[in-house]
Amino acid sequence: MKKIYTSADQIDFTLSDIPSMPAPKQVLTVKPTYFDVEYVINPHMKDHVGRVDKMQALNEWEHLVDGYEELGFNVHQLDGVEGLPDMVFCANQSLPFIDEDGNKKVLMSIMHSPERKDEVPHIEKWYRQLGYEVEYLDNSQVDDFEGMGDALWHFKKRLLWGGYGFRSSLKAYDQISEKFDTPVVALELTDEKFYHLDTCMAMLNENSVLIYPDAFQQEGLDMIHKLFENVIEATQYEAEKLFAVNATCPDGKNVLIQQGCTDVNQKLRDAGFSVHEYSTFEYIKSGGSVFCMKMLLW
Ligand SMILES: NC(=O)NCCC[C@H](N)C(=O)O
Repeated sequence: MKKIYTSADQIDFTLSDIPSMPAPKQVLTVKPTYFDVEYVINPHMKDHVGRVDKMQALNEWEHLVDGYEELGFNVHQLDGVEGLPDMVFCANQSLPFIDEDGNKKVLMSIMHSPERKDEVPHIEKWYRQLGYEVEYLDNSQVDDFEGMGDALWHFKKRLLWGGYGFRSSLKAYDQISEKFDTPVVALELTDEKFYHLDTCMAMLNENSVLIYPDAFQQEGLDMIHKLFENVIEATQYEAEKLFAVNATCPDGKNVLIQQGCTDVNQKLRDAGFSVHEYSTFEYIKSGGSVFCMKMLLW
């Protein structure tokens, strides 16, 4: 089956029609040894070149790793690579998947920026060691696709939400839908400060999502409201300055989020979630926070 949805009137299913998928139990992280802001490929990096406090970055990363371990996840810590300062954002180089027979697969990204392309083979090598079946996009058809920066699995469902416009092309989702036999709800991103879907949409549980609404077209918002009962919205300040929406809820209950998102955190607590705050200020200088500093896998 191949099906890409781009407007709410095309949606011909409900969530109960979509087969379930197990929740991931493992987390991949990349040590920030070589993390820095060395170039500008998103608006957040401007003014921060050479301004990362390395010691603080390491502390922040270690606390976040502890957080996943405390929640019972098995955390893998891959070494960073010199000259690849953004490799620490390991949500971006791949999109992992588990099929209905339990086979683990991964689709490798085609990074949009030349500065990040060399990260992909290092991550691919690690997946091969773990026994994942590795797949690729046809690069004669697709220019870019940045993995789980833009492609988010619906919580425990074989349904993919695919952002496009800045780092990934809409065309990528044709191939992904076919390869993983899964429908894709495609969302066009409209604001370069929210250049990845994971900066403006966070899956919380099957019926709940956190978004920054101004980063989407109306068609996208309509699809989000059609498929989620509970849509929590972040304010511009918390979404843009604190990366509130680059949060993660790996088990449908506990939300790991940047420190100080007062408004979003209250809304999350009111909706029954447990909130765990982490400082990721050094990573925000590069345009990333909690969600993109890890990859969840099976
Ligand atoms: N939002 C994400 O998924 N990743 C953050 C990537 C930051 C990096 N400096 C980049 O612009 O690609």
